[in-house]
Order: sequence, then C-alpha cells, then structure tokens
Amino acid sequence: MAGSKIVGYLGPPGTYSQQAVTQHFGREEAPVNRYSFIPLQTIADCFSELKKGELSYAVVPFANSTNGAVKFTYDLLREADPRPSVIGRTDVPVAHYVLASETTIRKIKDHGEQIVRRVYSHPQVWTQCTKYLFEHFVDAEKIDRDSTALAAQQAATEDNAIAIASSAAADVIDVEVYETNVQDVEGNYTRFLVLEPYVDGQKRTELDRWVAEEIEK
Ligand SMILES: O=C(O)C(=O)C[C@]1(C(=O)O)C=C[C@@H](O)C=C1
Repeated sequence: MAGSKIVGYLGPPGTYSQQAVTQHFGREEAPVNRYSFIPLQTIADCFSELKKGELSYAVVPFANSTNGAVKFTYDLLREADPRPSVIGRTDVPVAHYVLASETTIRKIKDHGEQIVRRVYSHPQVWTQCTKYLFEHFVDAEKIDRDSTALAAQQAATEDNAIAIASSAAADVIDVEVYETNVQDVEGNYTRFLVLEPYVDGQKRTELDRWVAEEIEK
C-alpha cells in the first residue's frame, strides 16, 4: 500500500542514505508501512523539498566516525531559516566496496590495477579509504559524484573506472564487486538525522539543541 507520508533522501537507490531511511522507517514494501521513500539528487534537494512542503521528512547524513562532519549538511543546517526540526538520529555501518563493470574487472585481472584511470565516489568517502586508495589507485583521478550510488552507476558504464560505494549499490545496479571492506577503520559508521519542517512556535527538542550546538562548534 502506498504510504501517505513522504520521506526524501539522497538517492539513487543503493546509497547509505537509503539504508538510513530503511533503518528508521522500515522497509517501504512492508504492507503496513505508512511511508513512501523518494530518492533525490543532492543533500541540498532534501532541504529544499522539505522546505517547499513536498516531504514530510528528510533523512540526511550528518557526521562520520572516521572523518567527522558532513560539510554539506552542516552548511545547509546553518543556512536554513528556520532550521528544520531534528526528530531522529540513526547510525549506519559504512563498509565501502570497490565496484566496476565486468570489462574493467577483467582488464584489471589481465593488466593490473594501473589500468584504472578514474575513481568515482561521494566527496565524504575519500578520507574514509585513504590507505586503500593510496596503496591501489594512487595515480587514478578521484572524481566527486553527488552520491556513492550515482558513482556506482557511472562506473558501471565506463571502462577503466571504479566506484567506491556500498554493497547495497552492487545489489541494485548492474555492476560487479572488485573488493570489499576498503574503509580505513573497521566499525566505520555515519550518523544520519531525520528532519521535519519546523512549525512556528514549536518547542526545540533536546536533539534539536544538540545539533544546533554541533554545527556552531
Ligand atoms: O553517498 C551516499 O551513499 C550517502 O548516503 C552520503 C554519504 C555522506 O554524505 O556521508 C553517507 C555515508 C558515507 O559516509 C558516504 C556518503
């Protein structure tokens, strides 16, 4: 049954943000789920659609255990007027995978990792995989994409390119797994916030105040 409350997140399907949504709201396919999930292009879109009233909730990445603040979200929270209400928080384990097309993987096996010219990922990912990228793909160009799943889509269609993304991306995108668990730190996780539009006069919760303090540090 289609849900009546719409939840926006950084898409396409296969992002860590989607995992955060499922963790917080349950699986969309569940028969009693009252929520519909909408993948958006950027974190900024999550904020603007929430402000326009197109969403009941937005789920956004906030901080990572290895490299700290998700700058996009911090900036957007600082700029938002009024700041959305923070009604929930959920931590998602982040184990990064190296994904590539079948052709690229075959070429790596035949000729070595130096054939990889481009690595796609979300900017937040680079400093979560410093060691692996330095040891394996130091000469490849690191190219930002709006999300890890978008990076996986790109690598799926290009030769001599890989993406750093989630195992969930490999499940929903036509791409192969080249390596698993390439994050620097075992137990790497990202904290996500669940946002709701702020209603005039609404009392700020403790979680709200905690976030307000974090972004002003
Ligand atoms: O690109 C994704 O998959 C996201 O959900 C974004 C994001 C982030 O902005 O931190 C979420 C978790 C990981 O730290 C990497 C990327």
